Amino acid sequence: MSENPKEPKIRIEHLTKIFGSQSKEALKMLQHGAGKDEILDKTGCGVGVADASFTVAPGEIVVVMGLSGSGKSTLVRCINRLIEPTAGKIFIDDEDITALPVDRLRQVRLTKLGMVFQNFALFPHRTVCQNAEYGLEIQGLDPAKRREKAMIALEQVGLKGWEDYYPVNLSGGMQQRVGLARALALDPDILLMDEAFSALDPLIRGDMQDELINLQSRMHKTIVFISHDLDEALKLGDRIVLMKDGAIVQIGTAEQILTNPANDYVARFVENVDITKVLTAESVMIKPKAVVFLSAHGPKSALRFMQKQGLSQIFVHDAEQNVIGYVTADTASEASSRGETELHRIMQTDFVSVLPETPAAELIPIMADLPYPLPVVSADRKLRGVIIRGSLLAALAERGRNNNA
Ligand SMILES: Nc1ncnc2c1ncn2[C@@H]1O[C@H](COP(=O)(O)OP(=O)(O)OP(=O)(O)O)[C@@H](O)[C@H]1O
Repeated sequence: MSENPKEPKIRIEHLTKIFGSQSKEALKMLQHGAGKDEILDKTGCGVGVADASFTVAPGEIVVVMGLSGSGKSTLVRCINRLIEPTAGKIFIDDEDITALPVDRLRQVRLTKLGMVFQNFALFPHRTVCQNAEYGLEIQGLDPAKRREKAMIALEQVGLKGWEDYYPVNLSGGMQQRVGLARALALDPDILLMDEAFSALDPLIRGDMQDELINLQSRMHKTIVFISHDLDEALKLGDRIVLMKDGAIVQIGTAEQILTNPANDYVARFVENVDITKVLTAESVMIKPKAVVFLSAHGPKSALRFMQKQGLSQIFVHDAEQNVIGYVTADTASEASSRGETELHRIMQTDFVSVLPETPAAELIPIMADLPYPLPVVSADRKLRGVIIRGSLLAALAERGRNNNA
């Protein structure tokens, strides 16, 4: 079993699923470049997934996205072999799932894979807690232990106090939380979520997405999330796998897909996305080399540095590269003419900064009245870059143009 975080948690290699009795012939046709319609015409077989390959890293959320019939469900159901692949291999922790005997497959499903379905798939005659306990019961855990684990999972999804109600008493959003708790109670490494939020109305759906992001920041599960909704994919996915007619047309981060669509199909798919919600501070900042200055130097050399670089202010960092303030050329000039030698005595320590992952849309209002470039500072206080209004607008325009090309 691979626990190396660099090793993929899931590896899918040339996965193909063909539905129908003449699947061998259909597979050959597919391998020789025949299209879905031609294969259906000649063999009566439907191509579910065609030669799909990708990996999912531990702790990553990969959203498999595409229009109805593009093969998303088939692909994800091959991962736990609810659907048997026609060709190709699937590895989980380097174990070939496609070659597992039934008893080992059962064990892998129970211990490593949790599944959350669109229609919640709850048992109406069981209470919330009994629903959450279901997988643990199948595992053969004793009643006290499984109730304890189910209660922890219910608390994680915000359903503490609802354990003795029946699904019928719960709203759609709450029912889906039970579905999620049932999967989480088993503490699987991997969650497969099949349109898990699609049946919910938009506000509840947005809440559930936020909740999943929040849970994920604590749980670090490996998640394969199916969605036909681009906004959901952009919001949840560390990476997105975009499918069309059973084949993968592009794999990448939201930004990669939006700014560099692989073909016209992807470009059209993403053309109405607001790019500023996807680009981050990190992707539009400029590198900080020429705008930082070590606090150990005095105002005079700071002023010389600014004049040389053509800057009207610089950020000041300490010996550990932590950004601690900024100084304007005017302040440095005035301080050096009165003989001040300590930079830290004249610098402004009260300044606005943003984290690298801040969406670009939030930067524009922040920068509106800012008298200095907006510093991008990571959580450990290192200056990663600065954003200058002109370069931000140019970056957005440039990305927008590529996106609409
Ligand atoms: N059991 C089956 N028998 C025959 N064809 C099937 C079967 N299941 C799926 N297919 C076909 O495989 C293709 C992919 O279907 P799949 O359900 O995986 O797509 P999807 O992207 O998940 O669609 P949706 O969003 O509508 O669920 C479709 O053409 C579908 O008709």
